[in-house]
Amino acid sequence: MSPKEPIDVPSFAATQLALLDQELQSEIQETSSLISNHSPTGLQRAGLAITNLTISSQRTGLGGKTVLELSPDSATSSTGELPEHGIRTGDIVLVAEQPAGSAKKREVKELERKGARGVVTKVQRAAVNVALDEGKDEVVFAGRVWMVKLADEVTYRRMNQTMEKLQKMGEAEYSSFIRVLFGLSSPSPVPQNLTTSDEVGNIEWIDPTLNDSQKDAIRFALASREVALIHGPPGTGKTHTLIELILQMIKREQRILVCGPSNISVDNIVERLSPHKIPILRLGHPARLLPSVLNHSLDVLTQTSEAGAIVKDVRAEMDAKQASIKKTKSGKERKAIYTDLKELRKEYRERERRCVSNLVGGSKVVLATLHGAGGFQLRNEQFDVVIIDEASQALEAQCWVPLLSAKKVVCAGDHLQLPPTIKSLNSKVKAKSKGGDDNALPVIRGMTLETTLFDRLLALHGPSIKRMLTTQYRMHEKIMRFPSDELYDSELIAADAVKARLLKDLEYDVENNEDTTEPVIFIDTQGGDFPERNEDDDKENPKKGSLHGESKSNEMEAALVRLHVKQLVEAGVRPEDIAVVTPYNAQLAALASLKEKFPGIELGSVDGFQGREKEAVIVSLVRSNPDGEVGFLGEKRRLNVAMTRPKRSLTVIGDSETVKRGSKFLKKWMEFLEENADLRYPDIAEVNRE
Ligand SMILES: Nc1ncnc2c1ncn2[C@@H]1O[C@H](COP(=O)(O)OP(=O)(O)OP(=O)(O)O)[C@@H](O)[C@H]1O
Repeated sequence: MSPKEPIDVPSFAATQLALLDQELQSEIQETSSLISNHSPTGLQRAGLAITNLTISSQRTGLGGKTVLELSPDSATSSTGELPEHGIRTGDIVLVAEQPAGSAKKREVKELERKGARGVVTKVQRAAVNVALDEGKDEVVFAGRVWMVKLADEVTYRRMNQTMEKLQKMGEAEYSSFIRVLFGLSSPSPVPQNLTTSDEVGNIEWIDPTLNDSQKDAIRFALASREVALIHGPPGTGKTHTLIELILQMIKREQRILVCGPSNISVDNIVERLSPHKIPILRLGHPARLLPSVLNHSLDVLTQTSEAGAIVKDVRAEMDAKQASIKKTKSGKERKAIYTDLKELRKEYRERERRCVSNLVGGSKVVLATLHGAGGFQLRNEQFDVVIIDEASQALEAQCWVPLLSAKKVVCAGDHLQLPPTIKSLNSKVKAKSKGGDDNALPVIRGMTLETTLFDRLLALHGPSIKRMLTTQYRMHEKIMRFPSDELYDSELIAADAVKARLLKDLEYDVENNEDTTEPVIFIDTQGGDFPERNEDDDKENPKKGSLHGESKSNEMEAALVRLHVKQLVEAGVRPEDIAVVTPYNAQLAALASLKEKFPGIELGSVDGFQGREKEAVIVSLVRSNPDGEVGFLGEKRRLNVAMTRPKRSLTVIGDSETVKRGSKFLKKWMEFLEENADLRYPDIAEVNRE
């Protein structure tokens, strides 16, 4: 099917459901194979678990859920602090008794039976809080426990519900908004000359420093009836533009729901809206919000408002009951307490709901993650516009959570940077045939989860529904050149304030030398002396599920990275202003010693560094083999992210001979670097000494 053709909505939803199911299965499979094949300690090392914990307290948290506080067991921790781990707020985890002799491996099913699932609500140096799933408050743990990260099925449940709703809708129920989003109608035309059009009027800008492309995008978004895309290449002030757009919409008395795929993307907007003193409401669990955003959080507001006080009383009663369980000896008494708790929990939710609906109903701007917009708080709420930031990093099904009842959407993003990570990419959509259903809807062939709403709308309606921001405020002109020419039709302009900034001009003392006066350096390792290494942990048993995936590393290249970092630091550049990014996790592991030497430095995967920036960025390409295999590097959106993170200095380290053979884009990039960068060839003897 051509991307320009109208889409059959039920088939679209059916395809999404099938794809989402595959994705969830991949995620579950991956987690179970990791858990059953690695010891708790091994999983902890890989950032997926925390071992040797004890339950330090138990109380009632939001929504009446039981919250466990887990701290390091004093028998194993002398500092009282948790070991290094990768568990984050919002992760779905399983808490279970730790098997004696921690090397023993467990099946996930068995763990689930004995343990309790929950959501991490707080991560501190000395404790982690987990809100247990309902019905799990009766689990009693004896002795030492551990927690391990699981696949996030909750997120899928919400997307599935949304897609099922869309699937069941009759055509007569489609709003003109839905019709446009599936190409059943064209978007209402937007006047050609927006500066003078009545529709948008003469705008009084709140921020007078907006550049022309930003102003144009705002006018366009205000004038569009159903859909507007704001394309923001790296550093072009996408969020800056959205803030003005929101303020202008408020002036026009519109009610707005602002969403993003992650909590951080939403908080970023709340923080920037805050100084404008407009009433805003942030939905989401307080433990997952930035402290600076808490004042606008629904949960904090429910507690500080009058109605909130009544809710609090019930909570106190529940806590007291919860605490009394410990003292009871007989099972009968305990059972009675659990029955009371159940009742109280119901009442608590009821009161909470009333209090919440008053607060939400009175708010002009509500902010939530896409997933969070599906909560009970927004049921039956109407908004004039839904704004989605970082829309090119969200799954389309996720976007539909707030969109199902919307009238208009403004999506901001950059489809030329990385889309959301998909685990089941290579599996084809199988016609949905659960239970041998002959009436299963036809799936749309060729559709993948990687196609975001942003991509799809652009392909469906063409560039007329989009405006691009063109002035970038991050990179030196020379760093910007290649991505601008190859990906953004040469339209990017470096703002005056940044276009000639070098490391030597940093506000602190930096030496003036060849490393600090060159915005783009290319250290070419061609010649075969810097071979890559395959990091497939366990070749004998590939099914086992490696903790690093099928990753690659390049030890010699890592040595070159270390040398370059050393030189920069010796020239006076602060480690905090330097980042090393690479597409391969195994290469990150090979570079780990840098962090010990220079604690301030940041090491990150390219994918994890999207949205970030640093004064100096070193990109380690890793791939070097006689076959010209480039794997991950073949994705130009990944390279775009890698090369657009630095402000003043980009150093690329890689084997031009191998990389050139990967794709047309890579060939052009290597040629660009050969011609325009400060080209260097490494001194093998020096690298060997490193
Ligand atoms: N019109 C402007 N004049 C001066 N500086 C601006 C302007 N617009 C944006 N900036 C600056 O550019 C930087 C990037 O802006 P912002 O954080 O809004 O970008 P973003 O688009 O959200 O980020 P990214 O481009 O990385 O996605 C910020 O430092 C911001 O202050």
